[in-house]
Amino acid sequence: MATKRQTIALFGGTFDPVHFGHLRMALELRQALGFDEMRLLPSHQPRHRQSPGVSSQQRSEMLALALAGCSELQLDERELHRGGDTFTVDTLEELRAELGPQVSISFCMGLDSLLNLHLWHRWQRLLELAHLVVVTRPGWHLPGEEKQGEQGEHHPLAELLKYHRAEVADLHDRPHGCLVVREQTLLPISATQIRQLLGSGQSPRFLLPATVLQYIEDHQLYIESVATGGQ
Ligand SMILES: Nc1ncnc2c1ncn2[C@@H]1O[C@H](COP(=O)(O)OP(=O)(O)OP(=O)(O)O)[C@@H](O)[C@H]1O
Ligand SMILES: O=C(O)c1ccc[n+]([C@@H]2O[C@H](COP(=O)([O-])O)[C@@H](O)[C@H]2O)c1
Repeated sequence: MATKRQTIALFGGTFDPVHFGHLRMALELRQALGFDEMRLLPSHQPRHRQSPGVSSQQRSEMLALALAGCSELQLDERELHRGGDTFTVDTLEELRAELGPQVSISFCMGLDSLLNLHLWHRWQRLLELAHLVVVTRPGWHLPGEEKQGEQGEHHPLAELLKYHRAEVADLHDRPHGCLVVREQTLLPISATQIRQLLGSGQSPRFLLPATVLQYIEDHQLYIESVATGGQ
C-alpha cells in the first residue's frame, strides 16, 4: 500500500500584530484540509509594504505568545533567521531542499494577497515549489469572476487560475502545482484596525489574544501609529 504523503502548510504574514482573524484562518485550514502541520511564518523585511514600525523579532515574539499551548499551529522563524529582504520564493526553495521532492507544501493566503501575486518576486516559480491555497474574504472576487465592467479575464492571474485550479484532494496527491480556492468565513479583523485603535488610545481587546495585548502594552507598541501617519 502506498504511504501517505506528508503535507506541510505555511501561512505567511507580517503579523503586525497577529490577531484572531489570522489564528482562526490557520486553524480552520489545518483542520478542514487535513494538513499534518500548519506553520505560521512571520516575514522579516517585506519589500512590498511600508516597513512595519515594530521589529520582526517583536512581531515573532507576539506570534509565539499567541501560539503558546496550541499544538496544532507552529511558528516557523526561518525568514527572520535568513535576514535581508523577505521573498516567499526563497523560503519555498529552502523548504523544498530541506523536505525533498515528495512532501506536499502548501502556501496559504487570503484572496487579497493572491490578487497581487503577479507582483511577487519570481512569482511564476512559486507553483513549481508548492501549492497555493487561497481563502476568499467577503467582498473580494477571484480574477476572471468579477462583476461585469470590472477588470476580469485580463487580470494576469486569470491564466494561473485557469491552468492550476484544483481540488483539496490534489494537495494530498501531489507535492506542488495546484491552486485551491477555499471559501471560509473570515473574522472581520485587520492589523490596520488594531494599530489604529491603539494609536488613538482605544482598546483592541477581544480582537487578539490577551497575552499579545499585554506584550503590546508592556513594550508600548503602536502608540505612535496615528500621530506619525503609519497605517
Ligand atoms: N481577518 C482575517 N482573517 C483571515 N486571514 C486574514 C485576515 N486578515 C488578514 N488575513 C490574511 O493573513 C495574511 C497575513 O496578513 P497580514 O499580516 O497583512 O494581516 P492584516 O490584518 O491584513 O494586516 P494589515 O491590516 O496590516 O494589512 C494574508 O494572507 C491575509 O490575507
Ligand atoms: O515574495 C514576495 O515578493 C511577496 C510579496 C508580497 C507578499 N509576500 C508574502 O505574502 C505573505 C502575506 O503578506 P502580507 O503583506 O499580507 O503580510 C507573507 O508571507 C509575505 O512574505 C511575498
